[in-house]
Amino acid sequence: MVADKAGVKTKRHGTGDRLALLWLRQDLRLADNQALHAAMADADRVLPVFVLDQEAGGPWAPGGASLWWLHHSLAALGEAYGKLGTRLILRRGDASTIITELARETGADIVHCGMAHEPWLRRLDAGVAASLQADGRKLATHRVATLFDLDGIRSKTGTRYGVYTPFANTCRALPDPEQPLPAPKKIAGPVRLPNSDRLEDWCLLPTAPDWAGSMRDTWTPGEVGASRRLHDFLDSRLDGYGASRDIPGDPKGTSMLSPHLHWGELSATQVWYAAREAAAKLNGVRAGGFERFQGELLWHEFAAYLLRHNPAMPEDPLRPAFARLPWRDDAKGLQAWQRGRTGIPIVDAGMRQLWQLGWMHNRVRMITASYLVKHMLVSWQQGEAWFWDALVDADLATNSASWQWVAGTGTDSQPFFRVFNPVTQGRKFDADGLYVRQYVPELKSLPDRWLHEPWAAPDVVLKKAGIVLDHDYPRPIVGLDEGRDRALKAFRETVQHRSDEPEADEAQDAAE
Ligand SMILES: Cc1cc2nc3c(=O)[nH]c(=O)nc-3n(C[C@H](O)[C@H](O)[C@H](O)COP(=O)(O)OP(=O)(O)OC[C@H]3O[C@@H](n4cnc5c(N)ncnc54)[C@H](O)[C@@H]3O)c2cc1C
Repeated sequence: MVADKAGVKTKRHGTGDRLALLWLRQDLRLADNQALHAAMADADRVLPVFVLDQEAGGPWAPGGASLWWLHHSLAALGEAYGKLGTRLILRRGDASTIITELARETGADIVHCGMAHEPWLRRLDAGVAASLQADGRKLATHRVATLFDLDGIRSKTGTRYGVYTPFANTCRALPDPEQPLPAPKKIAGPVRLPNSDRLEDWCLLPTAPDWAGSMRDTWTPGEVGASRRLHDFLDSRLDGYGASRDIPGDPKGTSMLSPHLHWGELSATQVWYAAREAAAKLNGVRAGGFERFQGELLWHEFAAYLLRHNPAMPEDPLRPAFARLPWRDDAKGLQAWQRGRTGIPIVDAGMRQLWQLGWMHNRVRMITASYLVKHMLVSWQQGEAWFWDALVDADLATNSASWQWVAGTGTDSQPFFRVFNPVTQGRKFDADGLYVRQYVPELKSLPDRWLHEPWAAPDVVLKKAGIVLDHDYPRPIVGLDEGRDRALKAFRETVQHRSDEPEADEAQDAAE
């Protein structure tokens, strides 16, 4: 054994034949990968493997945008592993069978992997652990995605948190997360390489049509792209983050790290420490951005915590009373929302940004989600499913927790009677109209005064801007007052007792 700079004990590699399998899932990185380091400490040789199992996840198998990301991320990771001396093996099919058979074929007596929060992955892990054990082998899981050990976080009275602020306060009082581990410099692979699929044969990229053009221009999936984006953000934008994070038209507003974090191309711990270091360099003068940014990382942590302890969260409301909500069946309206044709400019801009980039600004995610579940009274599960397919950062924990938060059906929700007014939201957070004009160019000549409610603009203004309503741009598919009143009535009738109302949390008041 030798100890590296971070004090991590690893074996000298390539000197013997003991092999460990490293089963990669959402930890597509070399640096700060506890599972990789454990595999290297355990064995002389390491064989990394990624299994594409599109059955085990059921409705939560990766959607179209996620598969696009996955293709590029695996390509980058395969190259990185190749340079270090081993090879990333790709297999497609039933993960449980493939991992068990691969361990048998290579003689690996241990399989290391990252700990998952997704209920389907946890079930899969339990099955793999059992079949490996029946074969005299072992599955070892390691915390690779969260800052803290989520199972250990409880209130003073021993209960689990359902509200963000006390959860975040408890996290902040914990000892710092462990220091990130460095990337290994060399990894010895197996003496005989098992077969691998070719990534191209998985056909994960869209072809007919190829809708990924803007995604290619926006993102660089993989560990190198992730690190570049992190440092670009920290070097030039952390200081202003507190003020600009709510402005969707500000191209420097937020970090855009979410897909990199979801796929584990960066660990939350790496981001946490890098942000702290950058804030220290700012001499504490503008540390407000850091506190706010850290708070967002804790929202991410909180979502994983909620899913871990509420495995039905992606399907069922956390507050059972809300299962009775009389959602509308509105296929035409849902399609208008998905395509960015609702007639509400900030909503349409968000939905078109989502389609083009596979990503949407957080403020606009809240506005578009609220419009769907409140004004349109279409179930949050339908919105969640669309986001799942369209987001490159689609994350089961954060997506479902956020949809329930917006809908008011979670334990930590904004109260149902707060309905975002998309016109007011647009005027407040896109006051200069940069965002709407970028994604809804047919409205670009409308003056700011009318940009967020073109239906109310005088005829002469519309004419001057070259807009004929319902021809160039639709009128709202739901009147804002009508939709709001209908939603409040439906929610009130469902929640008849005050005890059914979600707990209020000051952090969300600030979020409005
Ligand atoms: C309806 C809805 C659905 C969402 N679905 C997802 C999803 O599937 N995947 C996803 O990663 N985020 C989701 N979010 C949360 C949030 O919108 C994104 O994390 C954020 O917009 C990502 O942009 P960023 O990386 O620039 O964030 P930054 O503002 O730079 O924040 C840094 C990191 O903190 C985390 N974070 C930021 N905001 C939140 C938040 N509100 N909740 C939890 N974590 C947060 C993310 O990991 C993010 O990368 C959703 C929000 C809503 C309202």
